[in-house]
Amino acid sequence: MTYTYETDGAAIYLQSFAMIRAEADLSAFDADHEPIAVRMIHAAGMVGLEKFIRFSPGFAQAARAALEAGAPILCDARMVSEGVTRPRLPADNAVICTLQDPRVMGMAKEMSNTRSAAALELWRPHLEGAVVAIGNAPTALFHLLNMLQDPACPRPAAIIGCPVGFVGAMESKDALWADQPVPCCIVQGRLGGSAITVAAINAIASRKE
Ligand SMILES: C/C1=C2N=C(/C=C3N=C(/C(C)=C4\N[C@@](C)([C@@H]5N=C1[C@](C)(CCC(=O)O)[C@H]5CC(=O)O)[C@@](C)(CC(=O)O)[C@@H]4CCC(=O)O)[C@@](C)(CC(=O)O)[C@@H]\3CCC(=O)O)C(C)(C)[C@@H]/2CCC(=O)O
Repeated sequence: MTYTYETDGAAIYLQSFAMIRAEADLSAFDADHEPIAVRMIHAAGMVGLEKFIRFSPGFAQAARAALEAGAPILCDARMVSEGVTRPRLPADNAVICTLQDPRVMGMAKEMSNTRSAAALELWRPHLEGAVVAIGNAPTALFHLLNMLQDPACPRPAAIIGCPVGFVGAMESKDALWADQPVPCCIVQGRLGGSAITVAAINAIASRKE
């Protein structure tokens, strides 16, 4: 038996987004944030995720304006940086993940922290006005919040803080939501992850779907 299935990529996306809009309760989101939430739900394959998605006021505008101005996207994991669809980016933006830099292992030992957190020290020259995308490592988000407590630390334009998991994920996102050092987006609780995070970036880069 030969299986018959949808083979048109664009049609698959359109059908998925229509199903999400029919099934999810998107009433909490304004016109700027609704397409971002839709794409995050799409990446998770989970209607219901919308209950946990939070955008601070002006998040989408701040992130989009930064990308249009040529800001880099700083990612905690390669799973995030590799997922960014380059042709969508409005200014051929740099996508940076410092996790594999050869200096990071030694820095992590010196800092007694994870490689994910240590790698953020290498973001400093790129951080001013950047769009931050943290989708994996709670320690990276906690370290960023600690860095931003120093008024001399350069400030990103927007933060997507959606690390996933059981140890520190919920707490790091609660801390970001409480601090709101810049406009931000979180998925409350244990849910999150690289795919959801990069979906948010791709939605911001695409504007409307
Ligand atoms: C504790 C860690 C967690 N990782 C999770 C989930 C996933 N991680 C994957 C992969 C391939 C990677 N995770 C690392 C970032 C690695 N993960 C950690 C750390 C030990 C600590 C981070 C933290 O707690 O904040 C971290 C290593 C470090 O020293 O920082 C990774 C670098 C490990 C490695 O391969 O060396 C690597 C990232 C590679 C990259 O993309 O650049 C998974 C695919 C799991 C797997 O391989 O089985 C998965 C992906 C989830 C996602 O959507 O991103 C958790 C659950 C987030 C967990 C932290 C919280 C917890 O409760 O344990």
